[in-house]
Amino acid sequence: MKYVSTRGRAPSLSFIDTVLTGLATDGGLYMPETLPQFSRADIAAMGMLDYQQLAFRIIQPFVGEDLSDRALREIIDRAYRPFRHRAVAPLVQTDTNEWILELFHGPTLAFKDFALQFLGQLFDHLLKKRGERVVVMGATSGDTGSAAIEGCRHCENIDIFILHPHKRVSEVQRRQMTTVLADNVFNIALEGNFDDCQNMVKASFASQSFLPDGRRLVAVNSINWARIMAQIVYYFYAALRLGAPHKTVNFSVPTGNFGDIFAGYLARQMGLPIDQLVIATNTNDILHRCLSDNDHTLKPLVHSLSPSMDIMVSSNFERLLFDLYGRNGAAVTELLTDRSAPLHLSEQALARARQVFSSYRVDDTRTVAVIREQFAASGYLLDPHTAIGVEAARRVRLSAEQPMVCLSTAHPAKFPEAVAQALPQTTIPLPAHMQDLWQREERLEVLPNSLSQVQDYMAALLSAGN
Ligand SMILES: Cc1ncc(COP(=O)(O)O)c(C=O)c1O
Ligand SMILES: N[C@@H](CCOP(=O)(O)O)C(=O)O
Repeated sequence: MKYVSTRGRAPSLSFIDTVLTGLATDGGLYMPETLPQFSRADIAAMGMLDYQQLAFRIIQPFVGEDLSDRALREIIDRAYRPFRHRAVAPLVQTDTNEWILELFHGPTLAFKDFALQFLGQLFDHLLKKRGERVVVMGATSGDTGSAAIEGCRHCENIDIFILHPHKRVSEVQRRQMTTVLADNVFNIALEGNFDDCQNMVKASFASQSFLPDGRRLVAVNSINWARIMAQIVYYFYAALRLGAPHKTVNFSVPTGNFGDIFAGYLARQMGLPIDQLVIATNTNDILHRCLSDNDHTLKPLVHSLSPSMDIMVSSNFERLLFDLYGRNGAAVTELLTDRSAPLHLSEQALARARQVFSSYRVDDTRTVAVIREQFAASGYLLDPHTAIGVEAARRVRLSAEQPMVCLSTAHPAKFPEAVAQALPQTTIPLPAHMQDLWQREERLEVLPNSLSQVQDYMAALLSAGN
């Protein structure tokens, strides 16, 4: 399998080189040259597989000859072993034909574990084999950071730097990252917002001369193709349990960087019967505005009760554009490089997107109300991001007969502030392995929103460690 850049001007790469490269040299994101296709019969035959077996079945065609089957199976088994639920991604029914897909049973309590525990194992395998030591640099609005740190902290061949927006992640999220005191883990609290962190990471990938000799950057954000690939699996897993391929299943996805819902889009392109994908946004609603009004105006980021989705520039939207514009890298480049006016989709591209996607925006007041209402109705406690997905699904679903699966992207214990506003009497205990989170020592560096200062800080630490 070869991978090509969404901007069309970078060399195509193998799976392994794609995973270890991050951004393409032309600034684009890597996509598989072709997508594996699964027929109805293929999908029906997946019905009896457990999560790990299914992951192997979906991921293997993307990897091709680059890894032996045995190595891939071991990576998958190690990645999902720490999950606290036997089903890995259990489904819970909340109403007639409405389901919650719980994606928070991994070690750091968010859906990011699905791809990042896998990626950590994959990096470990590849880097040991190559004898190479790399620098992982990532941006987080709260969840990618802890999942990436958890996935990479035991890798001898990795130093990991995670940038989070200072004072804009929940305290639980921050402590999950900053209390990991391993020598190869570095947390930077940037005096900016998530978009600033993400821009800094992308700029650093584009020009890596600040790194000591012989070192290069590797990505843990969803610009890394392997992140998207690993997330395709749970769409198949949920749909199979609800009757696919004989039934069509729809999904509602709390959305920020557009990686998670894009994985659902690819599952559909690969043959999974999905009619509707709901883009659920918080007040930072650029994706909702884009789909409903072709309005892609960048507005100032608002700090919300669903902080992980406080994102204005969604990385993976570029991967969708690539597909909507017939995989034409030149067209994507033209769309994204003329910054004199906001992005404007052609009528044809917009119509294609609307065949699959619906969207809805949910503000903080309504998020709190949904958490309260759902708890009163069923005793089920939603995290604020999931509440946005549930509300959006109820507002825009097109079919009451087809199952609607709302992706539960995080455990409510990560966001006690939002839960307290909805249910002041309810305390949510942290899982056993995090019981002492509030007592653990923290280590982080607060840095100004300056690319050169962040890069100098990283270079100094890396040189000192060499
Ligand atoms: C809890 C949670 N929900 C939803 C999202 C949005 O996912 P994506 O960025 O893949 O759209 C994120 C962050 O990415 C998140 O951490
Ligand atoms: N919500 C994310 C933001 C980063 O997105 P990614 O999927 O590109 O890593 C987070 O929690 O950090």
